[in-house]
Amino acid sequence: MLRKNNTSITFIRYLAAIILFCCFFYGCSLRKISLSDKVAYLGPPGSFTHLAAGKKFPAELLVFQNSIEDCFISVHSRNVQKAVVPLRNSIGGIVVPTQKALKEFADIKIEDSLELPISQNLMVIPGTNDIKKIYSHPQALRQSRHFIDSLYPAVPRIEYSSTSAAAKWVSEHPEEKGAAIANTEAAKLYKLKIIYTNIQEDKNNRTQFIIISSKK
Ligand SMILES: O=C(O)C(=O)C[C@]1(C(=O)O)C=C[C@@H](O)C=C1
Repeated sequence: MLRKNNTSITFIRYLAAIILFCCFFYGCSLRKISLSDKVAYLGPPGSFTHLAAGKKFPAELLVFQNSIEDCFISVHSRNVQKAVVPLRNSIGGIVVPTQKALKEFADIKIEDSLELPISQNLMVIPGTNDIKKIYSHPQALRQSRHFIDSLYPAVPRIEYSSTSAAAKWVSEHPEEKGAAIANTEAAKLYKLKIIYTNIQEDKNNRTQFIIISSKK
């Protein structure tokens, strides 16, 4: 009788150990799933960086940030696993906020890169004919400088956080009679009409984008 009791106690102990073991692994796998697999990019949607991120990652993983620094902060604080940011353009040169953040965030590494051809377009709300200001990312304004200098020399140029942010702003402020320099995707998304295509000074304009992640 005593022997039978001992056997069932051992059995119960084994069972408890197995249950504890399974719970531990289940907990670990849950933690793994809840760690964000998301990838940040310089947005809003329709930016060149969005196009670059879409070449490397599925659309459902992409979340936009409003600045390059915010992309680095999201990786640093583990809100996302990776981020895509621009590094260098063949006309405009190094993208300063990226270079600065790479120096500042010692825990972040470059894990991959890709290069895209960049074609800039001037776009307005359909019906706008007297452009008062031209909005875009500093790199895009630099890439299109000759075009603006020759066609709109007196029109002020306003720097924006990205080409798509500029397109979005122009589309939401018809009273400003602004034009944006951005890509064809942004024109579609924000319902703007392209009035000049390929306005960058070098038809072979290219930008290198990097994928950053945490070193740990
Ligand atoms: O503004 C955008 O759409 C971006 O993705 C940024 C950026 C850049 O910083 O170089 C990317 C590609 C083009 O060269 C112009 C702007």
